[in-house]
Amino acid sequence: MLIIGIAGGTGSGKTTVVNQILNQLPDNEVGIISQDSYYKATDNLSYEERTKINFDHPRAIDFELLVNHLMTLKSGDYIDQPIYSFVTHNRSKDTIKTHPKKVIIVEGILIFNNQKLRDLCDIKIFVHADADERLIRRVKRDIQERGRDINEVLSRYQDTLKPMHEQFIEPTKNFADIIIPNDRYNTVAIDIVRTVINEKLT
Ligand SMILES: Nc1ncnc2c1ncn2[C@@H]1O[C@H](COP(=O)(O)OP(=O)(O)O)[C@@H](O)[C@H]1O
Ligand SMILES: Nc1ccn([C@@H]2O[C@H](COP(=O)(O)O)[C@@H](O)[C@H]2O)c(=O)n1
Repeated sequence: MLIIGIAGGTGSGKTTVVNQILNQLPDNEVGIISQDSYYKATDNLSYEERTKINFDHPRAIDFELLVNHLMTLKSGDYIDQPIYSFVTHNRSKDTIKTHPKKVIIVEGILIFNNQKLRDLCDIKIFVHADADERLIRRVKRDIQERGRDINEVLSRYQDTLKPMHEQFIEPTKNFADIIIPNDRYNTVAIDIVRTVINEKLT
């Protein structure tokens, strides 16, 4: 099994890049694991308390489970992948049965921050977009798709997102094998990554 890690700041375009890579690849041979699914369960907290969690700090992620799940898939077994809700800020009770594939893409802001996870990745890709571009995309996406208002997005950006990005995410660019500049749609970079994957699949 080939494991491809795709990291980058929020709004850099990781999900978009993953979808572009998937396009034209046989879907029964490629699976996706999102770091977002592995936010720690916080059933012990009230909704109000959960809104105050720093979601951009590595301690918010259950890396142990994520690494275990990747190792399980690598060994040929299925996993019960958690499902996360950005509305309740918590894991749901349900899971998705996920089977091993020839290629697994794991994507998330902090995946290169964890050494075990880095070591599991055969190819490490970092998607870059400038901070102002990412903020604009984040504002639009969080209001349109994640039910947030402008004050929530901007205060989260100032209080946690920006400092955590500088401390824990941007430095992991140094671990990347490939950096995709994504201030604009980058079809050349996507074609290169797709070619690499296709070579591994054949
Ligand atoms: N190259 C790009 N140019 C313009 N908008 C983009 C680009 N890449 C992504 N977007 C948009 O930015 C938003 C965030 O992208 P997304 O892929 O969800 O980022 P991430 O997964 O890194 O948070 C989405 O609305 C997406 O359509
Ligand atoms: N309940 C939550 C959990 C996470 N976030 C934010 O999501 C961002 C990571 O997701 P991307 O798709 O943007 O990579 C991260 O920056 C968290 O702040 C949230 O808003 N609510």
